[in-house]
Amino acid sequence: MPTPSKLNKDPHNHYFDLGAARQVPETHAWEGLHEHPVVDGGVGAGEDAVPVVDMQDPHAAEAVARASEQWGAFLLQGHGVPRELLARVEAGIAGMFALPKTDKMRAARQGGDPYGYGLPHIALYFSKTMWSEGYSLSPTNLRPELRKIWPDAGHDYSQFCGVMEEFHKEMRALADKLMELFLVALGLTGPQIAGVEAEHKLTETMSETIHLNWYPKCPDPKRALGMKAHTDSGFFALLMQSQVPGLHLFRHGPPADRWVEVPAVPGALVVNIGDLFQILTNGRFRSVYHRAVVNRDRERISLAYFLGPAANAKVGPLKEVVGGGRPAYRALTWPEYIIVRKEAFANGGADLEFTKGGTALEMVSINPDDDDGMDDQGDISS
Ligand SMILES: C=C1C[C@]23C[C@H]1CC[C@H]2[C@@]12CCC[C@@](C)(C(=O)O1)[C@H]2[C@@H]3C(=O)O
Ligand SMILES: O=C(O)CCC(=O)C(=O)O
Ligand SMILES: [Fe+2]
Repeated sequence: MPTPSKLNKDPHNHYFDLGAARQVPETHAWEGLHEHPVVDGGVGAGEDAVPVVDMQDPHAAEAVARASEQWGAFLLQGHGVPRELLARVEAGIAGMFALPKTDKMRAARQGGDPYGYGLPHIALYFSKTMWSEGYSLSPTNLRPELRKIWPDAGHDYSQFCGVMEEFHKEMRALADKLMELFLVALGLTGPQIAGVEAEHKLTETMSETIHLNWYPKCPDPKRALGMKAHTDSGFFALLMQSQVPGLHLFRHGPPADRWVEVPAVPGALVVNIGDLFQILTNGRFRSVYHRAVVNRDRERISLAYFLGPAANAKVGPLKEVVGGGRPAYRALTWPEYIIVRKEAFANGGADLEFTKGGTALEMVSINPDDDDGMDDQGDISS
């Protein structure tokens, strides 16, 4: 049996048991966490109330449009995923993360692997370590992946795989409906939506990733950070969170730049727009800069279901959205965008609060005075 340190080559993946920690070590103490005030985003918070969209509401598309333009995120209700299933998923995730570190380390993500257990991918860009553990999974490869953690494929394995498969089926169907709702929200007509679907096979070819997050209790939550602020890179993410708030959405002033705490609404999912969706919608729908904080008394679990384009699809502004205007971004694939974002992080210096999520998008935006970009249209753009 190799020692845990040999099982993971990622230098950030310290073999450090967060669950048992009595204090926050320097390696996990972040600077600048309190630069902006944190405000409540619950119903009744006025301007700061996180928008709520009820999918059953006949005016849902308008609500999606407003939220996507102004926030890049919203709480989703009436989505049809049973609350009881969400509870089973959460319990299963909690059980998985509660396994001994040595079990989890068998599934450790190595270097550039997209899938596996460990810290989130962006951890590599920062010198401080987040107060969380993550696990990225391909929903189409669940069983072989989870066998790494449960090699004997016993009861816990079958149960967890079963509940995740049931959940995945629901999420896949919901994601297709949500994509359609987004296209309606963009103002596309029925025939235009059918055209976009026929031409780009958007829903059919979308790639899916499930990312599990576990934020253990933290003895000094003001110094630690669960998930460093970022924008998701894909089209959009559907987020399930435990009944413990922790997700913060960044909002620019006036009155002041601030973090809005998303309330934990039973049964609701959070929808976050990602950078490639901002590109696809020619900047009309904005990606949301967000982070997750930790707390002293309660652990927190979240699951992000990411939807994005197929890896080989070039994503540029939809011509139906650009209309007679100009495309604001050049077309590129998801993997290409990840490389741009890596450069953006490198340019900004690892620990600076520099991006507010914008820099990588700026790097792929087309300067109106530069005619080059006009030729730069690709598969999902023209
Ligand atoms: C499909 C995705 C989306 C990824 C990369 C890959 C698998 C894991 C996702 C996350 C999850 C945690 C935040 C993030 C920023 C990270 O570091 O890993 C996400 C990233 C992205 O949205 O870019
Ligand atoms: O835990 C959360 O609420 C946020 C997680 C997140 O941003 C992510 O997984 O991309
Ligand atoms: Fe995220």
